[in-house]
Amino acid sequence: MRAMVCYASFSGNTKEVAELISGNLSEEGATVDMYRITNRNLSIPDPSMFDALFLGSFTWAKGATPKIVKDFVYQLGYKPENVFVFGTGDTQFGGDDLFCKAADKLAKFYASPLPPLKIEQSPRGTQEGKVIQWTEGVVNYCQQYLIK
Ligand SMILES: Cc1cc2nc3c(=O)[nH]c(=O)nc-3n(C[C@H](O)[C@H](O)[C@H](O)COP(=O)(O)O)c2cc1C
Repeated sequence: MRAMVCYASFSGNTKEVAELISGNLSEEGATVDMYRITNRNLSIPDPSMFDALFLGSFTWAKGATPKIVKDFVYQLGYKPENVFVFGTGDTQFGGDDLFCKAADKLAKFYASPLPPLKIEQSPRGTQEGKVIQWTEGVVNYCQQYLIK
């Protein structure tokens, strides 16, 4: 399985999730490339080169998708069918309604085959198991439906 993990992160939480996902994918035997989304995305990955595109984002003010992520989506220019979304957020900014709202919106936009992974701030500790379980779910899905 060839996987691309793209993520945006300001303070490091989403980067940690991306690294955990990447590590888990490698353990599952996948080939993994990572790409950090910034405000200067000069050369972005081509999703058609991968079996699965993992897209990670934090959530910004009042449930917003960060501008750098929206710009990245615009640059991609089309909706690949194999996008799996993960996000970090913080329930103190609007409770459950706005928690990881960007991940929800991106998963809906890309009609992601599986629900997005949502992590409260850092994935280290008790939430690490959640990341592993979700990643395994994606790998199983890809093996069953996407990889010919
Ligand atoms: C100004 C501000 C607004 C935020 N708004 C939300 C929000 O609406 N929903 C949410 O789930 N998290 C919100 N957060 C929390 C961040 O998404 C969370 O800290 C995230 O883990 C940061 O990711 P990063 O460390 O990868 O940059 C907000 C944080 C800040 C600083």
